[in-house]
Amino acid sequence: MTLLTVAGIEAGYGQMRVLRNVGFAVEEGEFLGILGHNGMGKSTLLKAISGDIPLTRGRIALAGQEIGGLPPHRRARLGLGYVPQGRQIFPALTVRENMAMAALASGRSPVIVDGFLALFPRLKPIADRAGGVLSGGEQQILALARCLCGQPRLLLLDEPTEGVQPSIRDEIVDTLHDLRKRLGLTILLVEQNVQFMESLADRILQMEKGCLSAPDNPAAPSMAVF
Ligand SMILES: Nc1ncnc2c1ncn2[C@@H]1O[C@H](COP(=O)(O)OP(=O)(O)OP(=O)(O)O)[C@@H](O)[C@H]1O
Repeated sequence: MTLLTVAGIEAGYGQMRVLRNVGFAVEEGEFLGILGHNGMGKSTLLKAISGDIPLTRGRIALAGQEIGGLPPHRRARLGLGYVPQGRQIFPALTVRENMAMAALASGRSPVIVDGFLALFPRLKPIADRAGGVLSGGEQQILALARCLCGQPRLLLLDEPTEGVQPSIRDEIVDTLHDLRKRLGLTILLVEQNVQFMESLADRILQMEKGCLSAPDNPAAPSMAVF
């Protein structure tokens, strides 16, 4: 089943159009990667899907339901989980409290937190430590764990390896593999790190100046332009 359909979208900031006629689909259970250098529009794409910025053209559907005009919290309730760049955890709250907040915000009971903590061996021993004192890599893992507490159908990840040391990067790769196996997650990840992407994604598209292509993989399905 197609979980996410993005059809001919355009979006940007004020008068500046960043995304140009972007269209693709993500199948349930798939891990789709979008690669691109700095400033090509990867974060803008995730912001448009999550609802942080409005569309000026096109459609977005989640499991067949049109979400392109909904505010971010309604999209989250329908199953969009978004881990933006910069992590945005609550620094004064503990790891456990950060996760409980995410569960509550999506209408779930905080009792689910312990089950999710068990999936993150790096976080379990520091569950009562404040988010703000964690290392950058630990904060990244917390941002991921927190998002999962909302039990999303689709996970949007923005450059989880940015500013993270190589050992933690490897750990994030292992964690994502493990989570996929256990939870059957569907993931859309944007990155500029080719190695990281190749070790995770089922399919990779490239973003250049706000447009998508699949130049390095002729076997990949052609871009649907709706
Ligand atoms: N809030 C904003 N207001 C105005 N312009 C912005 C804003 N955020 C991003 N841009 C511009 O939009 C373009 C695309 O930026 P975007 O952050 O989507 O790129 P990116 O591919 O995610 O890059 P990076 O890997 O550096 O995060 C860039 O020219 C950037 O300067």
